[in-house]
Amino acid sequence: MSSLPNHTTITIAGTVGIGKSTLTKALANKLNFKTSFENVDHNPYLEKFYSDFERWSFHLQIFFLAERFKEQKRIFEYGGGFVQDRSIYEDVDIFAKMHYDGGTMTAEDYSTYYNLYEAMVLSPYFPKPDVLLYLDASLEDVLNRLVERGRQMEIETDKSYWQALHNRYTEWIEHFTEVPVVRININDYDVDDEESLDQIIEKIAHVLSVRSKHTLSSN
Ligand SMILES: Nc1ncnc2c1ncn2[C@@H]1O[C@H](COP(=O)(O)OP(=O)(O)O)[C@@H](O)[C@H]1O
Ligand SMILES: Nc1ncnc2c1ncn2[C@H]1C[C@H](O)[C@@H](COP(=O)(O)O)O1
Repeated sequence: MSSLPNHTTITIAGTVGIGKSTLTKALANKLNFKTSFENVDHNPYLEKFYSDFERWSFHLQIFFLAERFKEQKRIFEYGGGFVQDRSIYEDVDIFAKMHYDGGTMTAEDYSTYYNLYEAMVLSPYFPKPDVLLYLDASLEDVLNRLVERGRQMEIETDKSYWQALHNRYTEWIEHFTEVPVVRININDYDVDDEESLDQIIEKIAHVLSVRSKHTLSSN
């Protein structure tokens, strides 16, 4: 049975519908860690956003940023021991940037949003996660899961949006260096299988041990 230091914070990254929440629950349960989820059901902007990106993208990004900040503060106050469903890096580097580049967020709104994000990450409440667990999948697998989950607003969104998001994720993870990364394909694990979860935890433990050796040798 694998384990990790009990103050470890794991953030799970990956495109919409890929399986972050499901794996967050399973890993936290296995490790006896706390969970940090996105607030989807009580998000006042999400449905409006999907029906009019231009009108609501700024509001939605600010909402997610505020939620993320509250969760970061909670993780900070507990001192770790968390599995987090989605990283703040994805909001900023992928979603907000995609809407800005695509013209559904104005340059002024993007700049205001980005300044706020920078001010937040400078605060002491923003310890970096120890590891980012990145979920890989083909677009087809992701679309199947979106349909299976059944959120109408997502199902009714044009496939080109999910394709663009998938492309951005694929590009982003190749250059992401903020925190150590473990990459797994969604076809290579089973959340209901203890051994499979153990293998993921072992990969995380390995990355953490490499990082701590590196930190020791550079001190
Ligand atoms: N390992 C898995 N195997 C099969 N189906 C899964 C798995 N993980 C998630 N799913 C299904 O895929 C859909 C999206 O999963 P979810 O965890 O909500 O994704 P995300 O949080 O990344 O948006 C849900 O219907 C969920 O039941
Ligand atoms: N930062 C974001 N911008 C736009 N949309 C976002 C952002 N973060 C999450 N979302 C959307 C995508 C999904 O419809 C829901 C929940 O995300 P999920 O990947 O299913 O956990 O919110």
